[in-house]
Amino acid sequence: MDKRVEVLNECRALIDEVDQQLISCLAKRFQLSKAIGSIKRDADVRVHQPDRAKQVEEHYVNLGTSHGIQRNFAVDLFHLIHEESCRIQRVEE
Ligand SMILES: C=C(O[C@@H]1C=C(C(=O)O)C=C[C@H]1O)C(=O)O
Repeated sequence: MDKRVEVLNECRALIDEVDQQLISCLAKRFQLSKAIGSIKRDADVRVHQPDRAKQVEEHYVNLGTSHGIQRNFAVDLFHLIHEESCRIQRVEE
């Protein structure tokens, strides 16, 4: 096999592994959102906490830029995750 094709396939296998880790980390984060949602429901606290959300967004930006990830991407990623985190917190069981 062409060496480049071999390397391409190795890189793809590594991407598949990293994606598996990403999804597993996201699932863990959403489990925590669920737990927080139930605490907030009991304590009658609002799901969306703008100050905390801003703080976490900044954390994403700082972590992202320290790893060479664009600020806009880090912000968009956090917004997507935050939206799902809030949706999960609103689901009653
Ligand atoms: C998880 C929380 O609820 C919301 C979701 C957040 C998040 O997913 O990072 C942060 C702040 C809140 O808007 C929280 O209050 O900590």
